[in-house]
This record gives sequence, structure tokens and C-alpha cells, in this order.
Amino acid sequence: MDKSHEIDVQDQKPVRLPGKDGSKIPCIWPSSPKPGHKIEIGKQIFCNRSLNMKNIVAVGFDMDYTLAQYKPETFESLAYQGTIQKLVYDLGYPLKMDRHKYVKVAYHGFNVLSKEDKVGTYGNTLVSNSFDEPDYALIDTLFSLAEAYLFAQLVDFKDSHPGEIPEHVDYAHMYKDVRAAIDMCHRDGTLKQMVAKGPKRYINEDPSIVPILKMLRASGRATFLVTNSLWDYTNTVMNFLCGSSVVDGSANFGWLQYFDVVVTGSAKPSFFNEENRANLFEVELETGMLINTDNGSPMPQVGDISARLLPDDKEVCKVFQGGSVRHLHKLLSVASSSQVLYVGDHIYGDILRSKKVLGWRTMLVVPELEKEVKQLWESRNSRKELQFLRSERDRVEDEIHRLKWSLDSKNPKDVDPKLLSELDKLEFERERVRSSHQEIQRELHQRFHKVWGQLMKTGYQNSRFAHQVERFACLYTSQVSNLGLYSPNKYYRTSEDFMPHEFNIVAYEPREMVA
Ligand SMILES: Nc1nc2c(ncn2[C@@H]2O[C@H](COP(=O)(O)O)[C@@H](O)[C@H]2O)c(=O)[nH]1
Ligand SMILES: [Mg+2]
Repeated sequence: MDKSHEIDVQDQKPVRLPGKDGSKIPCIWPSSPKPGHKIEIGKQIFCNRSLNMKNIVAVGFDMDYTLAQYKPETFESLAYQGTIQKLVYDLGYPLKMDRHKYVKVAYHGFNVLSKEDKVGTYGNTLVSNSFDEPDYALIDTLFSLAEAYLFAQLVDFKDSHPGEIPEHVDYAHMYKDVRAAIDMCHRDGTLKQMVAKGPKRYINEDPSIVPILKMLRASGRATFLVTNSLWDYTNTVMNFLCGSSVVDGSANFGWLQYFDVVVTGSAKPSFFNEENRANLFEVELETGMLINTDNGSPMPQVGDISARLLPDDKEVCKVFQGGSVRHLHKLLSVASSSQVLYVGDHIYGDILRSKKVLGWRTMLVVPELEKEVKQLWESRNSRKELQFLRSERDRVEDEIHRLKWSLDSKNPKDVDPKLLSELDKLEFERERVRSSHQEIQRELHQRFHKVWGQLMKTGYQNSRFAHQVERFACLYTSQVSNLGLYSPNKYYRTSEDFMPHEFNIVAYEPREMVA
């Protein structure tokens, strides 16, 4: 890839900090910036809604698939294997199953649906269908990879082995079984115990997390963690990420120094509902025992209980379980929701609800984005060619309509044969343009992902996921560590909006240059 797609960032110059083991730590914003540094396109932070970091007083993080980037090839295969075990041994399945419902790309098992079947099943674009639960499953987190793949396999299996799955077990039934089995894998330790035994095998190490947390705190922001994982697992994962692993079998809580408040077992997205009256418990770190609190403040414990009453010490990060955003705002002394920036990976659970219901500022982590924008850059000529072909198609179609109109208004006897031959040529040209467009579009789609194409596009329109990202994520980027490439006081500004009448004038290069 050439360098011209990197952006000039006039006011920053990241430095490399030495890691504990002498290794280099990725770029982190320095205290004395020099101009001229360029941020690689795959690591940039993209802005849908302007956000001035100077107005942010607290920056919060989700843990799983945000701070902790799991390795899908090992972690999701653990979920896949665990789910098969449960389907086979607990539910008596002979083997292993998708249910995706894009109107433009649809599969039944591993077979692509014909256009007719697709319209028959999902309707055409004119038929309003919310494609929401419970009739559809939303595959919008990497945690769903295993279940989507298993469901596709089971659909294939049912179709190709009639009789081996009982009649009454239809596709919907199979999906419910897969969902239940995968849910159990997350709850009964199948996954978490394996991760705890060898986190390195399942989670990417990220030496920039600690410097980023330090940088945010040094810039005067409070930092917090809100995760649906429970304390024992959170402690294991955060120890691994912050490089302070367990010593002599005893837990190490050193990583807590980088946070002001930690909430585990938060039950997002309902955590974001201000009406939520869930109790907030303090977690005793050594035992994981839950202690009642009075809305986060220590409460005298009645009777002979072994839990230690933790002092109300503002200097020590406290760990809580449950509660709701009301508690969190109080603990962080946040006056207004718009002063909080929350970084998460789940468009619904982390981003949509916290933005829509609460008005938090949001940043979505989309790991696929790094490869996707690089691919986009490399495919820019194909994109321009497609734009050119679409405008050519319009031009030729207009010519055909003009000619047909003029032919229709004439007496057939008086028609000039040259006009008929011109019409033939134009129709031939339209077909040529149409098939070139289709071929380049297909090839472009497959360059991103053989089946699903570009994450943020369906054909040449934004995908449903992209639509949600645009509406609810103020910022989005490929990984949390990209925050370290920008000033903690950065003013993220959105790019200009374009209406269709402005595109050909200011958004794209003129047609003759594209061709
Ligand atoms: N019971 C289930 N738990 C699940 C499922 N998919 C993911 N998870 C767990 O949620 C948290 C996510 O934590 P966060 O830091 O992103 O808030 C993590 O512990 C996962 O194991 C599921 O299908 N069922
Ligand atoms: Mg998460």
C-alpha cells in the first residue's frame, strides 16, 4: 500500500515507549508533540458526530471484544466445540448450523438463495419488515460467529440427511437449541475456564492499554469499566491485558489503579436505563463476595458476616456488581450524560442504548475495519469505475428513452431505419455496461469477504449495520489502542454531508477524470 492515504496530523507526534520486557509499546500520544505525523488509515478514528474531548470528564470501556480483543480463530472455535458438545450430549443432535437475513445476500445453510427465493422469503425492498428479534437473530457481535456457523451447518445437515433430525425439529427449533447451548457455554465455565488457564491463546496482548488509561487519567479524565462479565473473569482478563498476571496463585489487583470505578455483571443494555432499580453491590476483591451498599456508599453490615466492610476511600478504585447508570453517574460525579464517552464493541448493547436512551457520547470498536479500509483504499479504482459505469448506464438509458419516444410518435412507415439500428446499438451498449458493472461489483464484493462482501455495504448502499453505526456511534475505529494515537484533548470533527445534488459537483472527481 502506498503512503498517500495516510493523513497529516499537524499537532501530534506519537512516541514509542519501552515495555516492561524491553519491547516497544505502540505509538502513544506524547507530552511534547512535533508536527507531521501520519496515522495509518486502518488505525484512524472516524467521526460521525463532532466530539470535543475537552468536554468529556469520564471515559469508560467495555471489556470483552473492546479492551480484550479475542482471537476468533481460537476463542470462537472454543465456543463452537463447546456448543457441539451440548447439542450432541444434552440435546441428542447427530451433529452440528445460519440464519442471516440480508435482503441482498441470503443463504440457506451454505446455499445461496436465488433472487426469486430471496424475494419469496424476505419480500422485496418495498415490503416493510423490521428484520428484528424474535423472528430474526441479529449477528452483530463476534461472539455470534460460532452460532451463525453452527446453524448454517445444521440447516445443511437437515436438508441433506432427511430423517436424521426428527420431523418436529424445524429450523426455528434448531436455532433455539443452538442459542441455548451457546448461552450455556458462556455461563457454565466452558469458555471462561479455558481462557483463564491460558489467556494468551485466546486474547491478543495489547501493550498500549495501560499507557492509554494513564494518558486519559493524566489529562484529568476519570476512567471506568462497565462489563457484563463477572468479577472473577474480569480480574483474570484485565490482569492479562495490563500485564500483571497472577503471582503464586494469588490474585493481583494492580490493574485497578488505572480505573476510578469498575462495574462488573452490569447486565447491559438494561444498565443504561435510568429507571432500572437494580441493586448495586460492592465486590470483595479476594473472595468475590457481594456486599450490600447504599447506592454505592458503604453500609453497616448486620450480624456475623465475614465480608470486610470496605472504607469509603475515594483514592481506591472500587469494584461493583449490578446497579444502573444512575449509580455510575453518582460514583463518578458526572453532572451530565454528554460528559461521558463510552467505548464498546456491541452496536446494540453498548452503543445504541447508551446513546439513544442516555445521551452518552459513544465510540464503537470494529476490528474488521482495519483490513476493510485498507482493502477499500486498494480498490479505489474499481469504485471509481463502478461510479462511471452507473453514470454511463443512466446516460445510455436516457438516450434509449429519447429515441423510443421519438420512434413512438412516428408512423411506422416513416421510421428511418438508421434510427432503429441506433436503438439496437444503444441497447447492446446498455447490456455491455450492465454486465461490466455486475462483474466489477461482484469481484469487489468478494475482495472483502467471499460471501458477505464489505461489512459496511450491501451492494452499493450502506448496510444496516453501517446505518446504525452512522446514527449511534459518535466515533468508530478498529481498536481501542487507536485512542493512543490522538491527543486526549482532540476535537473530533465530522466530515461534510453531501446531498445527491452536491455529489457530482464537490464529492467525486469529475466523470472525465474517473474514466
Ligand atoms: N450468557 C451469555 N453470555 C454471553 C453471550 N455472549 C457473550 N456473553 C458474555 O457477555 C460478556 C460480555 O462482556 P462485555 O465486556 O462485552 O460487556 C462476556 O462475559 C461474554 O462471555 C451469550 O450468548 N450468553
Ligand atoms: Mg463487549
